[in-house]
Amino acid sequence: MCRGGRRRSGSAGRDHASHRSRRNSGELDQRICQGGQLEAARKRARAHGGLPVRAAADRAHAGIKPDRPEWARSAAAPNRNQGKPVTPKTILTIAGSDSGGGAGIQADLKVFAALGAYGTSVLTAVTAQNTRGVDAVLPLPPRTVTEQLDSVLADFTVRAVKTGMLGTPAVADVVAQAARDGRLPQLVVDPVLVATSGHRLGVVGAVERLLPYARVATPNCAEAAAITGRPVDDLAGMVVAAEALAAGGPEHVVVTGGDLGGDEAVDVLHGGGVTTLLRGPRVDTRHTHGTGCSFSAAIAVRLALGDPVPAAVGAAKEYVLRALSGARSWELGAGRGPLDHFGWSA
Ligand SMILES: Nc1ncnc2c1ncn2[C@@H]1O[C@H](COP(=O)(O)OP(=O)(O)O)[C@@H](O)[C@H]1O
Ligand SMILES: Cc1ncc(COP(=O)(O)O)c(N)n1
Repeated sequence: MCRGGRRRSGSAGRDHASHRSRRNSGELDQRICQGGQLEAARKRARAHGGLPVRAAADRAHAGIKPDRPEWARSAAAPNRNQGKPVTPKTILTIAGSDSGGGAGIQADLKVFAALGAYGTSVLTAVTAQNTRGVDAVLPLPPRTVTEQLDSVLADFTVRAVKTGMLGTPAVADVVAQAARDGRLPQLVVDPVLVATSGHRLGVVGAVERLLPYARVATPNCAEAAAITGRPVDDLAGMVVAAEALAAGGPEHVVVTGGDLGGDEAVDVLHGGGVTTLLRGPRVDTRHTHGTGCSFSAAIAVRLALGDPVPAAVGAAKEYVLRALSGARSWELGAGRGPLDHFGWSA
């Protein structure tokens, strides 16, 4: 969710992530310079917070082979086969369906594809939903969830799993049992409770069943408050909540600050006894539907690729920043629109 705020230039993530982005921008400028496009490249990089952005036409003009931006390149690289059999990295999302395509399963699968991973899915619920809100929710029977899980896990080598909307405690029990049995590697738990439009999508009792098995949990401020039973409405509250939640089981907790106002979107990461603030510019946009889903999905991809948690979280924050920036001028639906997952407008 967004409450306005000026957009500032600069890249998201921890300091090391910022440095990496700037370095890549430099590399980009250098290469395009050979084709005489330096100023155009600089302009675009400035317009997108200093992140590397290139148009296909410029690449062709500069004689540069079609390429992916940095956030996608490292994910896609292992999939290039060079004549040998190849197994794309496979991720599983366990979440609800959003008929509007902006959040839930649909957002997750787009993120996986955008970052070069193969997506599989287990549906927990079907929602009738668009950019204006949620009109209806149909939770699926726990047995149907079990059957989907069994089918996917029997056939694919899943490298990481993310959960979103679980719907009912009974469905959460099925998923928690699978985690307890060691079937859900690199588990990222996004404890979805209430859609930003206000509709209830889950209950605390359900997400609590899963948190002890999470490698990373990604509550927003409202979710962190609901789970800890204490208000979380500023940075100090986010730090306290992240530490309290981590004490209850997850290896790492990121309390996301999309809901808080200000010029920056600040997240608090706690794990291994260390608390880190992740600062990034706040994009001034109303199109924030599915930010939390996209963030947790991107973390799962990066964990599957072998990133340590802090690097995975930094890369995911950078990805969401780009996706938010790209969709700022989109007109899709009358409410809170989706993100630019594939960088079409970046
Ligand atoms: N307007 C924004 N500008 C930049 N980053 C944002 C914005 N809104 C959310 N984010 C980032 O998106 C990620 C998901 O956060 P959040 O929106 O709090 O999740 P949720 O959708 O669960 O409420 C976090 O990294 C957060 O900082
Ligand atoms: C199926 C589903 N899962 C998750 C969300 C949360 O997304 P948001 O916070 O953007 O409403 C949603 N609205 N629908």
